[in-house]
Amino acid sequence: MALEASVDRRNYSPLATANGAAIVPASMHRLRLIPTADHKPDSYEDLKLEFTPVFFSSLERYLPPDMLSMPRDVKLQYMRDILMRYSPDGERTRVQRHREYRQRIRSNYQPLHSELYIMHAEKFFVPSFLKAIKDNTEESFRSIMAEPIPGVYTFEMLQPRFCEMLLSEVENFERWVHDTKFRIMRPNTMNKFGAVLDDFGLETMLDKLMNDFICPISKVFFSEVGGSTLDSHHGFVVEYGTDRDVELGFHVDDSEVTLNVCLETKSEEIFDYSHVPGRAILHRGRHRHGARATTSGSRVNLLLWCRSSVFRELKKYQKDCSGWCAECRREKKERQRVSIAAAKQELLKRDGNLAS
Ligand SMILES: O=C(O)CCC(=O)C(=O)O
Ligand SMILES: [Fe+2]
Repeated sequence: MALEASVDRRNYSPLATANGAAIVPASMHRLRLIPTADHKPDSYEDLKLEFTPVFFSSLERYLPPDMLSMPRDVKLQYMRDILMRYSPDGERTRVQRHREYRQRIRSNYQPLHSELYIMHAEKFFVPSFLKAIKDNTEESFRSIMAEPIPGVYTFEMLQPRFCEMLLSEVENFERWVHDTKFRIMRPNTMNKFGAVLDDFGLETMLDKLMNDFICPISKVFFSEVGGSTLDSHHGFVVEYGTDRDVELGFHVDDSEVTLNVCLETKSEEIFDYSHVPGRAILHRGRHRHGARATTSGSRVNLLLWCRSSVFRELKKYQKDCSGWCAECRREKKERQRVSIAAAKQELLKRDGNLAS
């Protein structure tokens, strides 16, 4: 895994994702203000859509640069997600559909390890981690942690048996998906593999994991980015290998705090940070990072994007003051300058790649 050395990117703006992959949920999908004039859009004439096909072809030019080369159905889904937000019932319909989607899985998928679905702290976590959480002091947390770069903490967390069980549960789920040809949603737009654990019944257990085990640590180390008020999560596994997802570009997460624990590695993967099964990394969601290409071997990681609705509301509120606060105006200008420079660099890099 590659992590940027600077501490964090709280002032991240969506444009900055031009400098790498953007893994954002539908709620954060964005269009560009200026269309890509030389992009040749796909035709949508053969599809029955809620708007005229020409509309989708026109809209395509406004997609972020990294979306333009995606398959047509990916672009279509992205555009529909955005349009949905503008329809009065859009968000409600999306939530309702997702609820039904989960219900369909839950009533048909037979879990393999029922003991995974209820928090058993002594069985899941290593004793050093449990003791640090029980003591619940900055000192006790620091005693089990390394901080290889500022703001990124690593520590032993999961028991090997838990990793094995979760892996076989995910494999079992994927076998069921394959056998029943169930169309599942992958963890985010950049993953073709991996599974959302919350969708097949692990939401309650992961909620407890966040509340009882990650919140105490986040309160101490990430309180300035919402770490004290985490109240929801997105829990999933990612799978890398030559026959799976290969790499993940530089990005920030749609989270305030991210927990990333390796469940399994099979020989020969090269990392800047070398993942070790059972060992966790905890970092700000806005800390830029990515996953280097897996050229051989494989790796599976558990990800928990922990979110704080309170912090997000506050941020929205804070953003508005650039109209009257000179310091915020200056910061906003600086953010724009950095993201435009990043976007330009990315375009230059692309042009260079195209030319070579
Ligand atoms: O593969 C990794 O370790 C990183 C994955 C990641 O950053 C993500 O899924 O958000
Ligand atoms: Fe990430």
